[in-house]
Amino acid sequence: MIAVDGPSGSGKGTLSKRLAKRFGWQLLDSGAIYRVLALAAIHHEIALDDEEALAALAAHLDVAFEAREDSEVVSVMLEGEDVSSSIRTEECGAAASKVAPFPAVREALLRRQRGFRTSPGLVADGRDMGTVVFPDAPVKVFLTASAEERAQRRVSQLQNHGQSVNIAQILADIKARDDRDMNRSVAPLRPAEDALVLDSTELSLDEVEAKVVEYAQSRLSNIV
Ligand SMILES: Nc1ncnc2c1ncn2[C@@H]1O[C@H](COP(=O)(O)OP(=O)(O)O)[C@@H](O)[C@H]1O
Ligand SMILES: Nc1ccn([C@H]2C[C@H](O)[C@@H](COP(=O)(O)OP(=O)(O)O)O2)c(=O)n1
Repeated sequence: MIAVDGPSGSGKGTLSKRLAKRFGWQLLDSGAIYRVLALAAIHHEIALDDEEALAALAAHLDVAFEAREDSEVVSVMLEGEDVSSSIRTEECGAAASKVAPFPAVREALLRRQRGFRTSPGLVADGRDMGTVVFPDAPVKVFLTASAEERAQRRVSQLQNHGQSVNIAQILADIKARDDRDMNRSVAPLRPAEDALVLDSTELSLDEVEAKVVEYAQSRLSNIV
């Protein structure tokens, strides 16, 4: 099991996908669950600060990750509808980070996330994988990068998807999200004490992957 945590745009999603593919392991994109919850709240007109209603929604959330036959991409389904694209907007990311601080919401999603742990292994990415959800994970990575570099990566990513972007706005959004995710009282974003902390500001994706694979190999006997 490998836990990968870090702020928005640090590269944890891309790294985790690569690791899961490389080792043939299951993947948990925990951020997608928080994003789906935020989207469901908006659909059902639940206020993003209504902890009780959000927790009830989280407990019964009809979310599924479905493999597509024709590609490696996984579809994220909410109540039977494919929401893979609509959960990826910056607005939905911000909404996810607003519903995420409530203890009752996090508690309601805990068991669901732990259920992804299966043989031969799991790569889990998020904010609290190594600290709260899988504290016994034998390999923990905390991936980070400067806010400016992360904003630049987001801009390129959005432009590649044909969206027009405002770099100053993206940087402000990233900083606001960092602030919310790091300063909440429950499961704040921070490295686990036993995590490998990796700053990817000056590293390519291949370099990040190579460092993490080397580290994982030194800690686990069942991977090559
Ligand atoms: N080390 C890196 N160097 C350059 N670009 C990167 C690096 N890591 C990730 N990226 C790119 O940055 C964008 C955001 O990465 P992503 O994996 O979605 O981050 P996160 O899941 O942490 O929000 C993607 O387009 C990804 O290809
Ligand atoms: N384990 C997690 C994962 C995500 N969250 C919250 C906080 C994040 O800002 C949002 C969105 O997370 P996500 O990983 O999808 O966002 P990025 O891809 O890093 O931009 O959800 C969380 O609180 N705990």
